[in-house]
Amino acid sequence: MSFKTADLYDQHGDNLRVCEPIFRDFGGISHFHGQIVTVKCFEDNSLVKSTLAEPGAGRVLVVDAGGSRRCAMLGDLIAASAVEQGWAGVVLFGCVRDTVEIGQMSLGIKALASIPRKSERRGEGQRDIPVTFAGVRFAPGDHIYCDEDGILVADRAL
Ligand SMILES: O=C([O-])CC(=O)C(=O)O
Repeated sequence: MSFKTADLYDQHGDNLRVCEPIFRDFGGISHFHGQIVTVKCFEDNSLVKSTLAEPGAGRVLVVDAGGSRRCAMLGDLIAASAVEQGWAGVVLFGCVRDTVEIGQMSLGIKALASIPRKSERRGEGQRDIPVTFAGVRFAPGDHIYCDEDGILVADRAL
């Protein structure tokens, strides 16, 4: 599907949620979309790793990491697993690392910032629940549209 978020907004604005512009592109792809899978976790990336090790089928993982800037929830190994499993992208309310490597991968990654420190892995977090950040609610099964201009969320595929 070829789209521009600005054009989608003009056509479907009333039916879209528009994320606050707090994200940067870190992946090798900045234009991606798909059905949403959600994870909520704080400074513990266990569920990010295990979810991105499952078949992605073109979906986008939305991670509410509480906006923490203390550690990275995703790096090159987890991102490589996401590519291998066919995920379209990751939208992360938190940080990444290994930015040179993930910038060359065929994966969309929007996140707040990069930091070298890795996260804990204690097996904590929740999956497949609605999450809210950047002024927007993301529910499992919603559809997300990302490009260089920003991020839109819709209840259904556009
Ligand atoms: O393993 C981690 O926790 C994050 C990371 O560096 C990677 O995905 O390569």
